[in-house]
Amino acid sequence: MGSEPKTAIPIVDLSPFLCGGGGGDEAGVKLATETIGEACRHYGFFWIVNHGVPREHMARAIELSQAFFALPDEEKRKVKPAEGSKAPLPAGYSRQPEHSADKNEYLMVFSPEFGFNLYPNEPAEFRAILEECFCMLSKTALIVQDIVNECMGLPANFLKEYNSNRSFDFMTALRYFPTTGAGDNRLSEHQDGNCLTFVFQDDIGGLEVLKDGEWIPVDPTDGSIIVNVGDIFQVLSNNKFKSAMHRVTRKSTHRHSFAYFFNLHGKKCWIEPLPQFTTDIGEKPRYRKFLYNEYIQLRMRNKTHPPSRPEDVIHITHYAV
Ligand SMILES: O=C(O)CCC(=O)C(=O)O
Ligand SMILES: [Fe+2]
Repeated sequence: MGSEPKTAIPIVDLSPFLCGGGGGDEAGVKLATETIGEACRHYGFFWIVNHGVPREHMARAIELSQAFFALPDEEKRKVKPAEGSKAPLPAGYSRQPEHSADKNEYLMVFSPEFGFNLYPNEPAEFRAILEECFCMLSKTALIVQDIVNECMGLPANFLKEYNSNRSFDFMTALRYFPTTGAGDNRLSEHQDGNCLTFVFQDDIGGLEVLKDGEWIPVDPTDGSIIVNVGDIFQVLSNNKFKSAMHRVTRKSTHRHSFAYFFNLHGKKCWIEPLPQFTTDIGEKPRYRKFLYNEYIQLRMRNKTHPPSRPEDVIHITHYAV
């Protein structure tokens, strides 16, 4: 499906892992696994094609997101996160605070099964497409996690069992505001605090990844999804796998994207480098053990109360030893 992206970033064909898509294709499995392993060890970014989310779904999701964000502010604010919600993070419509370096607004949804979500009434089809995209991306994420498990050389199903609760996974429909001139043309570079992120976008462009000290544009492509590794896999692998550094450059027009964050269960999970990457090979852990929920809350505070000094923003280095 989809034309292959023209890019310096590796492309992985997931068809050998999908039901009915080339079962028994051992060469395809080997190639995908090697490519993902290589990408994760160097900078943590790769494209996936034939990933199970139809191109038409992604295109429709972008169109409906454009229609939602084009509504007047008072309409969007009707989807404001509810006080006292049990959602791990504020489900619903939010906008970055005025003084934040990041200039965007977003609608955050969790898996429909947990009942955390608030949906706009308009456009009418938006809810259905959000739920469908969420469920499809969830399946794709489990496939990619299994491949990462193999690339890390962990026992079969280790990550699946370690990360078996899906209630902290979320997806954001994002709209970035156009640049207004000098000095504001960049959204801050960052690493994601989760396991894996899956992004699809409109045709405006602006996402960039740091590779060998150079910012590489992640150009929009029809039907492909960009995947980046987050901090959790970097910590578990004791820095062998890289949490990708990326940013979004603002353009002269609004940009829309969807980011699906495949996470850990924040309330229960403790994180520390795995023995396979430390004691088993005689290497010192590069992070102390921490509760994932604490990290999520600190990162959320970065967003809701952006520190004025960049050095006060909490990153995964907060737990480095
Ligand atoms: O909008 C994008 O392309 C990337 C979004 C992103 O990096 C994030 O939300 O963490
Ligand atoms: Fe990100």
